[in-house]
Amino acid sequence: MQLFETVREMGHEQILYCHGKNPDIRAIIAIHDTSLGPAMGATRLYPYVNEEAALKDALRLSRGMTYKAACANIPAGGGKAVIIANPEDKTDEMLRAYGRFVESLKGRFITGQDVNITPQDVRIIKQETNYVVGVEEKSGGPAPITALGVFLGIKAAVEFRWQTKNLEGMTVAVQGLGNVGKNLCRHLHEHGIKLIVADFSPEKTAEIKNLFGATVVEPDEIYSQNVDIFSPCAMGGIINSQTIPQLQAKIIAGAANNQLDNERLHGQRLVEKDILYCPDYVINAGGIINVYNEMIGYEEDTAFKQVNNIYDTLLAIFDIAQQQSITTNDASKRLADERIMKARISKNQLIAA
Ligand SMILES: NC(=O)C1=CN([C@@H]2O[C@H](COP(=O)(O)OP(=O)(O)OC[C@H]3O[C@@H](n4cnc5c(N)ncnc54)[C@H](O)[C@@H]3O)[C@@H](O)[C@H]2O)C=CC1
Ligand SMILES: O=C(O)C(=O)Cc1c[nH]c2ccccc12
Repeated sequence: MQLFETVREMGHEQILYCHGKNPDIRAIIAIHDTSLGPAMGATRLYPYVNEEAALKDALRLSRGMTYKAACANIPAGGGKAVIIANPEDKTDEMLRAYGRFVESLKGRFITGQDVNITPQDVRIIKQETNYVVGVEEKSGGPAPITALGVFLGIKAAVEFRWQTKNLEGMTVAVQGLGNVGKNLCRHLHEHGIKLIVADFSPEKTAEIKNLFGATVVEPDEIYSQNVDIFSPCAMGGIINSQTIPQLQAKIIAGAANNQLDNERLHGQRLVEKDILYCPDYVINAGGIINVYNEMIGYEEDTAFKQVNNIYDTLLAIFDIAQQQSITTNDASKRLADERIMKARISKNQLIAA
């Protein structure tokens, strides 16, 4: 087993394997980089097919958080935690045991609510540690602001691609109508955009159909729709060798984390197909912006200004990608790497690579 090979390649600082005997708990906390500040990233609970899949998710998501905070100009580093469990088997004892592991890191890692973790679960974790954010909901939770950021990202992409600020009459396919997808649909509808939507939940699709006149399609039909924009707001890995050939959209702009199954390969395929990709960790930064601002004392103006920056940051990234003939994903990584490097230099932490 080459334990350090992957982390060296991906640049992680620390991986914590949390194992509790009573209650039985398996969780992985991945700290990618703390150059800009404490590692921030929400905790996901998921019945991973195996431990390797869980580790892979934690490693990729935590690295994404580093880039996300850096591109959003938030003084935080990147981390993420995954608890390997079935949502039905979740217990308060398990969450509290997990909270004690978070506490053991003494603030190097700050976490909150992600997939299969509810605000109530976060309150249970908080019984054991103060290093959790997003529970007070002073701001109404991160999803609405994430949706706003995605909407602004769509505007930036449309402007870059078609030199227009007018979205009226365009069609967007939205995959996933959860907390983010639903709020995004509202923004799009209010701007005269036609919606084609999919979700596993018939209640959710019916609601969006009634509220915004959306056309509902089966989950596996969402990729091939004749639309201007595809907006993945469900899970990761959905831009892959099976789905890319189906895509008719000219822009991909959505909230899901880790959208590209293989960043290099599929990022390049999108360029070849002339599809403009909004890097996930740039366009979905609304969540981290929101929780960071809650942590330092929520001021609506500051939070909204930072979310509005997503628009300008994306335009800058599209320009860099075009000028340097690189993928938009690589362009955003360069921007993040520059900011991280600067922080390391100013902290005198630059070690020879
Ligand atoms: N909530 C937030 O502030 C942020 C969320 N994200 C990411 O955005 C995505 C959506 O987040 P939320 O809306 O909060 O999650 P959610 O759990 O509320 O909603 C996800 C929805 O997607 C649906 N879904 C799952 N697989 C699907 C598929 N294959 N086809 C169609 N629908 C499918 C589910 O039924 C559910 O309705 C997630 O990937 C999350 O990690 C990223 C940054 C911040
Ligand atoms: O953008 C992501 O993937 C996040 O994890 C953002 C986020 C939501 N709630 C949080 C609580 C603590 C740290 C980050 C987050």
